[in-house]
Amino acid sequence: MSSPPAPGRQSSRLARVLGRGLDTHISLPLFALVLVIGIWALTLRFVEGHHVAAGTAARAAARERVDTYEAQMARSLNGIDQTLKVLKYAVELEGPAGALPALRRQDLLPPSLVFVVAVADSRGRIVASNPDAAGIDVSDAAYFLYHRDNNLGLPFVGATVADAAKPEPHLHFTRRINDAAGRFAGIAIVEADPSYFTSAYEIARDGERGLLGLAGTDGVMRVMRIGEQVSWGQRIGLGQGADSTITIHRGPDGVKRYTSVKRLHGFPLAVVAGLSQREQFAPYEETRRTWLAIASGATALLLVVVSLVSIWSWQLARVRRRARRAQETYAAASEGSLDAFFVLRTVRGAGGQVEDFLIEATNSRAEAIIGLPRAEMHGMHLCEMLPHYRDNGIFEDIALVATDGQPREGEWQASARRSSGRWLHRQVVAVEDGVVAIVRDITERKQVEARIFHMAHHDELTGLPNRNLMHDRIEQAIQNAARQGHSVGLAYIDLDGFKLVNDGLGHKAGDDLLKVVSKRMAGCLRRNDTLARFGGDEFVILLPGHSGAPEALVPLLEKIRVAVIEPVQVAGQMVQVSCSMGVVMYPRDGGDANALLMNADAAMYRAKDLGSNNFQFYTREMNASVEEKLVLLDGLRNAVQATLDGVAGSPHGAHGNFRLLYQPKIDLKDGAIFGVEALIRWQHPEHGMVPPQRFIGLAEESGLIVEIGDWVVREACRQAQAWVDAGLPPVTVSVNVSARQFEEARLVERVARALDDSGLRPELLELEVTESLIMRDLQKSVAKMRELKDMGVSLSIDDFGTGYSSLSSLKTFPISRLKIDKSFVSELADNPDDQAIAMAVISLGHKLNLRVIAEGVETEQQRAFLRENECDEMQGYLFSRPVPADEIEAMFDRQMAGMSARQQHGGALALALAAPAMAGAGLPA
Ligand SMILES: Nc1nc2c(ncn2[C@@H]2O[C@@H]3COP(=O)(O)O[C@H]4[C@@H](O)[C@H](n5cnc6c(=O)[nH]c(N)nc65)O[C@@H]4COP(=O)(O)O[C@H]3[C@H]2O)c(=O)[nH]1
Repeated sequence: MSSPPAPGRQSSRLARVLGRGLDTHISLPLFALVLVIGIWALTLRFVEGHHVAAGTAARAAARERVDTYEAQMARSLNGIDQTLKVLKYAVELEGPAGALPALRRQDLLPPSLVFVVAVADSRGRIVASNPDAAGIDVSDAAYFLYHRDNNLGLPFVGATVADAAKPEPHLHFTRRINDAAGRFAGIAIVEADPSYFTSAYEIARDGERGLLGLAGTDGVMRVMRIGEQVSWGQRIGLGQGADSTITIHRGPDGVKRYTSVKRLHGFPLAVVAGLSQREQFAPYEETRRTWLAIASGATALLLVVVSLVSIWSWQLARVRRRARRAQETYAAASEGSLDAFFVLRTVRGAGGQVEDFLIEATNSRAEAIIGLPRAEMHGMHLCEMLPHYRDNGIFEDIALVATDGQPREGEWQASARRSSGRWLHRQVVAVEDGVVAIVRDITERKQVEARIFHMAHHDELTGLPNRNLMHDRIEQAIQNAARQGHSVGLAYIDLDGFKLVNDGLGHKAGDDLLKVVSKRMAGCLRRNDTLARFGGDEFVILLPGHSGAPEALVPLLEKIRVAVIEPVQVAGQMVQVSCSMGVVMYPRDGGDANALLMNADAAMYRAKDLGSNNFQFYTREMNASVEEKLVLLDGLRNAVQATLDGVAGSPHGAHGNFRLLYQPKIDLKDGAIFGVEALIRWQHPEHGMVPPQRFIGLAEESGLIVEIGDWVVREACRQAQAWVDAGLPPVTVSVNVSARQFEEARLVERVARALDDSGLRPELLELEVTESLIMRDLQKSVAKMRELKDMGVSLSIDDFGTGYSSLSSLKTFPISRLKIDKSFVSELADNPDDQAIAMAVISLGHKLNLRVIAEGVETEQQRAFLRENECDEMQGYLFSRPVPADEIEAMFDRQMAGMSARQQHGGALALALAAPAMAGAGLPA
């Protein structure tokens, strides 16, 4: 069931119907109809007026005509009656025969051409006549009988007749003649041509169809003329009284006339005058036609104009209706939109310039953004609602759209009303008489962008600017400095010892350390300075707006150095790092960010070279080391390629190549060689022998270490098997495995293949890994070590004591040997700390059933200390430097020879080995 429409809807429908009624295409035809009715009412009224006037005029003319005719007839009939009376008198005086001659003599006779004058005697015989017609008997004529029987003294008018005696129509006027005794004596006759009585007919006055006539009181026409036609004998009604009224009367010819009949005095006659109604109304008809034509023309013109205007208006209304419907649909759709809409009408000044905008329509989203109800906004001026738009360029921008019609868009941060602080996007398009602005709240997008921008330009861990942002800031600082003639200071900072903390205590500890240190460094800076983290433990400080003297930076750099070196507690331990800083000044040390950073990096390396925990200002010479690094990397790549291509055998390849030296490892108890450590050397074509410290780090950085390490393992296995094949006693060959090489997924597979290919027993291969390497990812490292161990390969921990591996974790390592780092061995004789560390490592190793080897043993004192403290093995220049493979064979030969001598002489092996140790000292290391 449909519910009755709501009152609001009803009234709006009524308003719409009324509004539609006001549409031109409806109101105009209605107005035109009223106008047409008016025109026709006036015209018909006017015509009717004319009609009445024409009738009145016709009546007047008819009356005037009958009056005139009556007067004429009265005169003519009086003349005839006068003749009758004279004739009667003459008869009475002269007798019937003498009367006419007497009158002729007296010239009292009327002209004989018009009138016949005659006298009849009492028996009805014509006794005298003029012209002569005597002897005719009229005794049976009506006029004779009338006079014989009546003696009233009145004239008699007979009927018009035409007979055999006289075929022309003629009319008799008669009077009675009495004798002296008063008896009937005869009659006096005047015979006339009836047409004589209508000779007064004038076409000009009576028209083509006018009527003049003479009727007897008996109602019979004596004569009647219509136009040129003369007739008689018709019967007409004469009405009552002397003066008959004007009547519209259809004549015998069927023509309607204004007819008037007037009785004549003294004669039994009446005059009849009639004017043709048609002829009388001819001018009126003309006028009527003219006015009707004018009215019809005006109506037609009006209809045409109104039709055209109505069609045009209807089409316009249809277009408007469609537009309004579209607008309503659009408005309805826009209600659900996330965008705010403002329909603005341009308000122009006298000169046509845009002065403001009138808000004509908005949607509910606009209410939310502006914070004003729609009803309040509508009709407001834009700059009245948001006055600051005149100052922030938005009004100008919108005005431009209204002026040139080009759409524009822009983003801005709102500063007024409800949306204050929010980011808005506007798109403004020109429409007729104004613009439409579509506004969207883009705050969230901006926030995401800002977050992305921040992430792209900041370091996640410390929140400091990253390399990208720093790069921009440096360029900006350079531009400002160039403008103002200032200098810019830039320091490249690398933490010393960070790697140990990170590798030893884990990433979390490393991260915590970085956060603390970065905060401390930031605390030393001014507001305009920038501290950025370039990744790992590298930081850069930008110090803009300096006087130019590098010394001015010294206090700040010193402050940073001191701040960094303060101990930090991470992962429950106190750790300490220092920093090495390389400092450059713009414009002295470089003209752009790249040059400055590169040179600062070089200066930082110099600071590292000089023992870390210091800062160095850049000098030109430092760059040499950077360039050298690049040249070295290039050479390294070529060397790896050459090695992989199989030219390794050639001692002097185009790019140089790698080879292995072997440093013997000695059992401290009996002084026997039980193994060797393989140490790589690179023979560079220009730089000669390059020590591993100079290129292993580079190989690590570039990833080349994986290929190089693989080659070392394979070469070491091959050599060890060669020694076995040569009949040497079993000798373990140790190979250094770097972090990246260890983490490489295929390490175990590669090692297995090297063993397979060489045929070496796995237990004759030992892999040396560092403590920090294992600690990078303890679980994975241990798993991989177990795989190797299961394969039969031995593992040892290199540089033990420099890291932070705990006793508990150490227990889980599947290792067989600990190596005391040479840094603890070098001052073993004098430094009680180093002695304590060495002793602790030896005891720890033994507790875990591991063998302990000391490296870098150069002196007898060191060896003595180690032996005293039950270190198991040693390696160092004291016995031998790293030597080529064939030297090792020689050593074994000597050792074999020494053993047989000892068997013979019981001498100490150590003494036997003293000589080769001295010989090895001269070899390249
Ligand atoms: N001052 C002094 N030094 C002594 C003494 N005895 C031995 N050395 C040196 O100490 C280093 C011992 O090797 P490392 O600690 O593993 O330290 C090695 C090792 O970490 C790395 N390295 C060498 N060869 C390889 C390799 O094939 N692969 C990997 N990953 N690293 C290697 O380069 C480092 C340096 O190697 P080298 O220059 O050969 O230096 C060798 C050796 O020549 C001594 O009595 N006094």
